[in-house]
Amino acid sequence: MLPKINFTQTQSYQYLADHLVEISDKHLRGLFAEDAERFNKFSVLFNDILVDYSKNRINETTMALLTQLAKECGVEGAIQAMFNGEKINETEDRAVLHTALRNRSNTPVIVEGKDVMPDVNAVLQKMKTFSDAIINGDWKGYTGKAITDVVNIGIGGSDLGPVMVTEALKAYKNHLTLHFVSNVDGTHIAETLKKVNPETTLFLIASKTFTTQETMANAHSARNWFLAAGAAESDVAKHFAALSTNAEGVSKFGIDTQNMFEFWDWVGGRYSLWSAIGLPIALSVGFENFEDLLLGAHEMDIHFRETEFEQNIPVILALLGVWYNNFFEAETQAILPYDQYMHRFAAYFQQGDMESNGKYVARDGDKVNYQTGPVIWGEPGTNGQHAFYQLIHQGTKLIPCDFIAPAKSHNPLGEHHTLLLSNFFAQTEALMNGKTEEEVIAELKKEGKTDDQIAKIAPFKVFEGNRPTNSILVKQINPKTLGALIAMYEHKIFVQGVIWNIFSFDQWGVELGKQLAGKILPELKNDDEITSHDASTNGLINLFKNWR
Ligand SMILES: O=P(O)(O)OC[C@H]1O[C@@H](O)[C@@H](O)[C@@H](O)[C@@H]1O
Repeated sequence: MLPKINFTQTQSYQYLADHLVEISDKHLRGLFAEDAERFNKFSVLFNDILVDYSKNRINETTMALLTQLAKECGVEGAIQAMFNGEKINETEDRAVLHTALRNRSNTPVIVEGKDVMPDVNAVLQKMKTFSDAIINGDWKGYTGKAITDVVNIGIGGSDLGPVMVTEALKAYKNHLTLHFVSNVDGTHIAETLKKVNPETTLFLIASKTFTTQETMANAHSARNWFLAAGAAESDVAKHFAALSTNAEGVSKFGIDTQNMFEFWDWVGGRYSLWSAIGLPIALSVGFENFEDLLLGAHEMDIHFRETEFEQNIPVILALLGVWYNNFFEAETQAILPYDQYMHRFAAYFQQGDMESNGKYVARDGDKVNYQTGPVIWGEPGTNGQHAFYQLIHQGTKLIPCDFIAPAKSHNPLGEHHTLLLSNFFAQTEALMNGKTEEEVIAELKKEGKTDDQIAKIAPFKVFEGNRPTNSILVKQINPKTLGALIAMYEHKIFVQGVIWNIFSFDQWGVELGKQLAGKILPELKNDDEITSHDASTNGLINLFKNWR
C-alpha cells in the first residue's frame, strides 16, 4: 500500500514555498558564478550516462528540501513496495512488476506467494528460440520460404515501446523488415499490406487484453488478407503469433496458443516493452541485444532501489519536475534527443508519463488541489531548433527541457556529429545565460549599426535566459544505455506519482471515449437521422451520414 499524503501539507513543501522566493530572484548565470563546484555538485555519472542537472534553478538548499519532500511523502517505502510486488496499483488490485521482467539477477520476486521469475524466464527462453528461428530462416512460411517481414499489430503500450526501441536501435538491425500497424484507420493496415508478401510475412498480434477494438479490427483484416492470398486456415499458425495475457481471446481469434507469448496482469501496458510485447525488438535486433536492453534497465533498477536520494538519478529528475510543476507552475516538459534514431522517444513518454500521471483524483479518492502530471512533448534536435525553440528561448512560458545526446554516433559521417553536438551544448548554454541588453548593444555596435537602429532592434534581440535544462550525455545509444534511459524515466514518473498522491499505474481516463464510441458505432451503421445526443454531436453525425 502506498501512503496517502497530501504533499502540500508537508513541512518541506512549506519550506520550499518560502525558498522559491529566494531562488526566483537568482539568475542561473549568477548561481554558476557563485559556485565553481556547481557542475560537480549537481551531476551524477551512472555507467555510460552523465546526468548534468546543474543548469536548473536550484541550489543546495533546494535539493535538500526536495529530498526531504520525497522522504516525507514516503518515496523510500513506495520504491520497496513496488519492487517487492505489493499491489500498489490499488484501483486494479494489481502488483506493478515490470522490474521483474528485466531482473537479470534472477532473485525471486514473489506475487501472491509465488515466485514469478521461472515464468518470466520461460517466456524469455521461448522468445529466444522463436526469434532465432525467424532470423536465421529456419522458420518457414506456408510455401516454404523464410520470413522477411514482421508486422506488429498493436496500439498504445503494445505499439509505442517496440516502435521507439526498434527505431532507436536501428544501427543494430538485421535483415528483417519491421512494420507497425496501430491506427484503426484502414489506411494504416492497407498501406502496410501493400508492402509485404503473405508467403514471407509474420504477423504479431500484440494486445495485453486481446480485446482492444483497433487491434482486433486490424488483426482480422490482416488475417482475411492472408487467407484471400491463397493460404489455408492451417497456414495461420506459421504466420500469426500473439503477445498477450489473454489465452482465451487468443485461441478464439484462431491463433494456436503454442504461438502465444505470455505476460501477466502485473505488467502495465505502457511498461510492457520488457515483456513478450518486446518480441518485435528481439526480432529486429536479435535476442542478445534485447537481453542487453533488459540488463541496462536492470542496472538502473538497482541504482534506483539502492542509491540514497541525493545521488539517485530518477529521484533527482522527479524532484526537479515537481519543483517546476508545482512551484514555478510550468505546465509542460520537453524531451529533446539529439539523436535521429531516438525520434520516437518523446512520443513514447507521452504515453508513459501522461497516461500514468495525468490524473486529478488523489489516492484517497478526493480531488487534488494542486497540479499533477505535465504535458510531455518533444522532437529531435536540431530539427526542433528550427521549429519551436523560439518559444522556449523567448516565449512567456517556462519549459524545462531534457536534452539527451550520444557522445559517439553510429554514423560518424564527416563533421555531422560534431555539428550536432555543438548545437546540443550551445542550446543549454544559451537557455541558461541568455543574452543581456549590453551584450546585444555591443554586438550591434560592432556590426556598425547607428544608435537609432540599435534602439529600435535591441529589445527583440535580448534573451532573458535563466531557462532550466537537464543535459543527459550518453557515451553511445546502444541496447544497454537505451534500456537504462527508459528505466530512468519510468522511475522518475513513479516517484512523481507517489509525491502527487495519485495512482500512476491505472488508466481509467481512456475508458469514457471507448464506451461512447461503442454506443455511437451502431448509430453509424444505418442512414437514420440521429437525435439522441446533444445538438453538436447530432449535427456532426448527421452531416457525416449525408456526406459519406
Ligand atoms: O495491449 P492492449 O490491451 O491492446 O491495450 C492497448 C492500450 O490501450 C489503451 O486504451 C490503454 O489502456 C493503454 O494503456 C494500452 O496500452
